[in-house]
Amino acid sequence: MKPEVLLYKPLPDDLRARLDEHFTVTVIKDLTLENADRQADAFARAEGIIGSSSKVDAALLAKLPKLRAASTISVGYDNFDLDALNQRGVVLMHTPTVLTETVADTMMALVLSSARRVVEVAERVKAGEWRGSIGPDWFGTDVHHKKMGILGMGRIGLALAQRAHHGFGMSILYNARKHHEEAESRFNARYCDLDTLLREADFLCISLPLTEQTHHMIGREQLAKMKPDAILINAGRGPVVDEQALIEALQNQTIRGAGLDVFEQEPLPVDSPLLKLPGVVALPHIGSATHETRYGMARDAVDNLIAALSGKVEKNCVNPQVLR
Ligand SMILES: NC(=O)C1=CN([C@@H]2O[C@H](COP(=O)(O)OP(=O)(O)OC[C@H]3O[C@@H](n4cnc5c(N)ncnc54)[C@H](OP(=O)(O)O)[C@@H]3O)[C@@H](O)[C@H]2O)C=CC1
Ligand SMILES: O=CC(=O)O
Repeated sequence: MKPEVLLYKPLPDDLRARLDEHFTVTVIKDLTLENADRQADAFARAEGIIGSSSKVDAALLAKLPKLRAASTISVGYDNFDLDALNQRGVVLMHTPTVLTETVADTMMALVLSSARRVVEVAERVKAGEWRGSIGPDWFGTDVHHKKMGILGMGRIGLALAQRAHHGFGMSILYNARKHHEEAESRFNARYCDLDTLLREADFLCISLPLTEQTHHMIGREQLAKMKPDAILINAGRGPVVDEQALIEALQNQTIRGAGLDVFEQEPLPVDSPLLKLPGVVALPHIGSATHETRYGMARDAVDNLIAALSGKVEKNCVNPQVLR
């Protein structure tokens, strides 16, 4: 008999067919306690789950007594209670690498659009405001040859440094928990502590995961150390930045602007003060959202679940210790 799995995100037809070849699949809208009660039999029998974004905590795991593997269609896994998974011996699979270059493209797009005010001025053109030769009130600030400070020099940080250094002649500063030899040799990147990064960067680019340690890592005190002309880019997770403190820094013009793909609450509430600030470019968490990359992530997630439930995990495992 095929193992039973819960699918909580639509898949392209060919990937859905591949999943059906290996498993008996029940589709649910979201992994919630309400749906667990509504579809109790499917939850009780599920050995695997595959999807993205839903919160998977101890209470939800209690509804999944047979669960052996979770496969998230994302690289970030802050929505999973990892300790609870480990205690239960549930293997967690994710999709690093396949999305790295696309997310770095998105971050570079945020750097360029916020510095050159692309969204704002394009809207002004559409509103019929371009009536003569433009003046300084349409000008932006340069990107090329400026200093990029990367907070989180992992896969995405490295791919961003490649674009910024080799494409735009930018000098690279970075902070992470450890030194990254590859960044230093390929991009002449300089490791520094967080305070130095904040004080020196023209663009503070955040590609950190959300953890207990990174939650509100950038707050009022840190924002106050940034240059008045600096721009903050966040494509890691919203709660890495204290959003209220960021709003105040932007309103008080102690920093120039922000390019944001992630927010403390998503979708971003329509009444967020961020949406009223001209120096802000706000995107709807589209870091990896291209047809090619989202397909690749779904493909990897399906393969990851097949590998995990057949005991053949070779890569993409968050908690390999549970396999031993
Ligand atoms: N906006 C979007 O659509 C997307 C967002 N993301 C987000 O980007 C994150 C990063 O992805 P990826 O680059 O693949 O992950 P990696 O694990 O490769 O990189 C994470 C980096 O963060 C650093 N880091 C972690 N904790 C700390 C800390 N406490 N202090 C300083 N540095 C820290 C790590 O440091 P060290 O190297 O020293 O271990 C590492 O350099 C994801 O977790 C996800 O949240 C990812 C994809 C899409
Ligand atoms: O935010 C997206 C991810 O893959 O993580």
